[in-house]
Formats: sequence, C-alpha cells, structure tokens
Amino acid sequence: MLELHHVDTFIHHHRIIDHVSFSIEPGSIVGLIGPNGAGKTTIMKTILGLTKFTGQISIDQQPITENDHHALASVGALIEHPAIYPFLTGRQNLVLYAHDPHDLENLVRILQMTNYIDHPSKGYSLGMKQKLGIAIALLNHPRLVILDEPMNGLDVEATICVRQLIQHYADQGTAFLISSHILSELQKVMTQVILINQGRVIVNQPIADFNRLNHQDYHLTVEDPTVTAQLLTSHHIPFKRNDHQFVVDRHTIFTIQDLFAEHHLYLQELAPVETNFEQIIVRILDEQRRSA
Ligand SMILES: Nc1ncnc2c1ncn2[C@@H]1O[C@H](COP(=O)(O)OP(=O)(O)OP(=O)(O)O)[C@@H](O)[C@H]1O
Repeated sequence: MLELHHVDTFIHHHRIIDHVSFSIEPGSIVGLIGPNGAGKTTIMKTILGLTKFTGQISIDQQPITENDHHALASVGALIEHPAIYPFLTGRQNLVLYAHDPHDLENLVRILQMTNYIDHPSKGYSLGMKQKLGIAIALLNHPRLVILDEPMNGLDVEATICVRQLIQHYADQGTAFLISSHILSELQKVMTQVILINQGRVIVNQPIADFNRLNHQDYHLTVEDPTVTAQLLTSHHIPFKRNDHQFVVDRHTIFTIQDLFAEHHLYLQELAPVETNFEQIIVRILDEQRRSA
C-alpha cells in the first residue's frame, strides 16, 4: 500500500535520505529503527509531504508529490510532538479531526482518557499529550499510521494499551510505520524491520526472516556427548560444551546433521539460541561501520 522508490531528501543541500526504497503491506507493523540522526523522522516527514524529495512515493498507487497530498487523506500520524491546540480540551482537539463520534468515544475509553478529556490540554502531562496524539493519529480508521516514538512518556499500562491498540488496528488491515528506540517494545508487535543508518536502508526484512538469519548460535542436545565431542573435533567443527548440551555456529548445523545420520547418532534437539534483538542490531551496525 505504501511504496517508496529511490527517495532522496535534502535539507540545506545535505543528503539526509539516500536512495531509500521500501514498501509496506496492509496490516503490517513495520519497525523503523536506527541510531540517533539516522534519518527516521526525516523519512516519516518525507512520506507525509513535509520535506522536499526526489524519487517516488505512493499510497495505494496514488503518488504523493510536493503539491499533491490527496493520498494522505487515509494516513494518520504522530511525528515528534503531538499537534495539539493547548487552549482546547482534549475532546475539542479530537472533534477537529473526527468523522464519527463513536470512533472518538471508543478511542477515549480504550486509551483511558475519560477523566481528563474535557480539561484544557495545556494542563496535560507528557504522557497525556502523547495519548491524545496517538488518538488523533488513529481517528477515522486510517489505512496507514505513522508513529514517531509513540511510547515516549507513556506509563506501563498505557504502553500495553497502545501496543494492543496497534495490534487490533493492524488485524483489521491498518499498516503501521513506527520508529522507536525502545526495541524490546517494538519487538513485541512488529512484523517487518527496517534498519537505517546515515539515511540508507541497511536491513528490510520480515521479522521472522530477520530472526532466523541473525541467530548465530544453535543449541545441540545429544544422547552421547563424549562421542559427539570426538566427532565434532575430528571434523574441525568448533563448539562449546555444557554437559549434554553443545553450542554450535549456525553455519555448521547442516554438516552436523549429516554427520549424525552417517554415524547413526541420535540428536535430541537442535534449536536457535535466543539472541537479544538489541545485540543483533548493535552487531549489524558495527559490521556496517567496519565495512564502510
Ligand atoms: N531541519 C533540519 N535542519 C538541519 N538538519 C536536519 C534537519 N532535520 C534533520 N536534520 C538532520 O538530518 C539527520 C537525520 O535526522 P532525523 O531527525 O531524521 O534522525 P532520526 O533518525 O529521527 O534521529 P533520532 O533517533 O535522534 O530522533 C540528522 O543528521 C539531522 O541533524
């Protein structure tokens, strides 16, 4: 539904976004991650027609250009600070955008804003403003929602609530592009990961592929550890051992399975070692910096 093709964004003659291409399908939750200054907010602003760019951006095949923002009618967004009129109440802010009062009431209830929604929003805390901004982005059941650091300032209950809301909307076909530095939170919902650095896309993968390809180590549990250790050593396969369990590199697992079959050995379990998502991202960025 959202397509970016060779997009470049320049700010003050500096290339901030460098030949970025990716697409997002309905119902997907795309995590846009990367170090500070990588260009996440700029990509989001570019999609929303807020910066000059070259290349093509379209939503449902309808192009977004500098002068034509019609395709954005079905897009909800929260970028940087929520666009809230401080002298209006939260409800009055929502009414400015809402097509359907039931939709508005529903969001107020689900986001637990009932107690303060009729108070002037200038008195709201950071988290209260953030929830109001998320509600504005989700009004009218958009086809695409763009959220820049949505969990900023949210307490635990609100974080869970927003996560469930995102999941619920995605189940109904809304696509999400979400940037966050809270990777553990993003990891719970995202179906696709886009990692950017210095304005370039480094990784763009369904999360299942990303997890599979980045699991470096596998646990190998065997019946006869002594024979296994001898076999791996004699075939120069590196391993770490803890009693009946071995840890081996992902690249050796097919050879190991062949060897076990050949020697009629019984393999009890072969499973990826749980790897921390943050560690994987740090490793990829390190590798990229070294190769650059
Ligand atoms: N209005 C601007 N004027 C000058 N430079 C800008 C402007 N907006 C963004 N930049 C530069 O563009 C680069 C990308 O910034 P951007 O805000 O998109 O990064 P980000 O990935 O969202 O970072 P963060 O995680 O810190 O929010 C940075 O080097 C930033 O200094």
